[in-house]
Amino acid sequence: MSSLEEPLGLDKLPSMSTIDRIQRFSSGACRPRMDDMGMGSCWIEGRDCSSSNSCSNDYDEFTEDSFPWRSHTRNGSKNDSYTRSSNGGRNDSVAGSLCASRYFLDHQYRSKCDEKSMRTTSNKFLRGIPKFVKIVEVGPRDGLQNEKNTVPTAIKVELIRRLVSCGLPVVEATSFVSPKWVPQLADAKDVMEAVHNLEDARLPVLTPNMKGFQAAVAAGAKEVAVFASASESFSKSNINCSIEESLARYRAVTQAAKALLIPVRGYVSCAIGCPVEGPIAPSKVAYVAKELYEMGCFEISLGDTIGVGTPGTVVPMLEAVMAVVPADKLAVHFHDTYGQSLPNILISLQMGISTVDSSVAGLGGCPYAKGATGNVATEDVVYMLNGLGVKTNVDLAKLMVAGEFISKHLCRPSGSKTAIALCRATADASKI
Ligand SMILES: CC(C)(COP(=O)([O-])OP(=O)([O-])OC[C@H]1O[C@@H](n2cnc3c(N)ncnc32)[C@H](O)[C@@H]1OP(=O)([O-])[O-])[C@@H](O)C(=O)NCCC(=O)NCCSC(=O)C[C@@](C)(O)CC(=O)[O-]
Repeated sequence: MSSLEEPLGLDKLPSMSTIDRIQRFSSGACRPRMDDMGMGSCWIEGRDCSSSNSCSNDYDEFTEDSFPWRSHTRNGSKNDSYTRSSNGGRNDSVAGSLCASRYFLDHQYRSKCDEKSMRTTSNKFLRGIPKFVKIVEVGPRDGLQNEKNTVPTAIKVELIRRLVSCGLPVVEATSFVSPKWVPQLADAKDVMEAVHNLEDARLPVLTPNMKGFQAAVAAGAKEVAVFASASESFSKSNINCSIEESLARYRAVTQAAKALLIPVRGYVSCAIGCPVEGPIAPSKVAYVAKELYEMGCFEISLGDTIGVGTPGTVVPMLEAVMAVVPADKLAVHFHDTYGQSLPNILISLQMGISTVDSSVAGLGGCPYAKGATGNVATEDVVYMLNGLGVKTNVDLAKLMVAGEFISKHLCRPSGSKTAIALCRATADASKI
């Protein structure tokens, strides 16, 4: 089975051309035209829409039909019902125009399982998974902050524009931190001034103190994020103060933000492990998360900063935090150092989390967490969510072009397995 087919996890697919596969598995019937993207890439053309989110019909169809394990009653012919049940509501490509295409109807799955047992299995494993996941793209900030060579401001701005045009609802743009500590983001003011009027996405920025908050607001930021740690040692190395001192600073920031009606997101880093202290107790994570939530952060992102977590450690951490902060106010933020991000995200979704941080092309790493690699790649997250039939509104083809844009600039291959596999597949197809 090829990697393109894996997310289905159901039955063998009928043979199909690579392009058919990408049309079926990539996000959105609304696909950018090759020439619109100016990248000369091998993207397939799909239905032409002005934006990735503009196909409201797709969404309607998706929410009604794509979660057969949630349906109580079914209309339509048995055959139709079976097809939809078997495809697991993969994505809006399938649920949208392709669903009605001759190709799709000609190739219904011939599973040995009957519909009832299929639905029972889906119920067992996919029950808790939300219908919609909000992806918070952190590539321009978390992704770039660790880059040694200065990325020109114009490239950062173009990356943000491209990410917004993919349909991502939140793109973390930069950090208003000390340029002595994070030289790569010394141009935060210029970046923010260039993008603050972009519509269609929220563009939060990191602010470690009042100085950063004031500079962010002056540059046009409409949303900010504060970042505390569950590890005392990491707090000292990252922001040069204790956990309690950082919380005191953030109380000042959240109060000032409240007065200006600016939403504040809170991060808890080292939510699983710390590069100095090793494993971090879930109770410590819960304590910091609760403090941030109670001071007014609208959402708390739980960061596995060094990527050591597995579902075995993520579950107790989430259980502890969910006892003090509602699940719908939580996000997960996984670095992929040990290749555990996707299983960790899946288990988080099953526990009711519906906001996931990720970074295009898997860029990233914290300058104060040596050895930690990038965040989970946004392309890989979108691909998995498409496979689960979870809506994101993100156009995977456009996202891959944005990933290619920044990877080319950094002179390195994308850190996204999905991007590499789909690109190889389209290249192979073009030779046929
Ligand atoms: C917090 C500080 C500023 C304390 O830094 P400090 O040196 O203790 O602060 P200070 O108050 O003594 O000031 C020192 C100098 O920095 C200036 N300064 C002070 N504040 C600012 C500011 N906001 N913007 C610009 N300049 C600032 C200040 O004006 C002064 O300048 P000088 O007089 O020497 O010329 C510093 O430690 C810092 O900037 N740290 C940020 C480190 C960072 O960005 N790390 C990466 C974040 S990633 C992360 O935390 C994890 C996360 C969120 O991604 C989640 C996950 O992955 O798990």
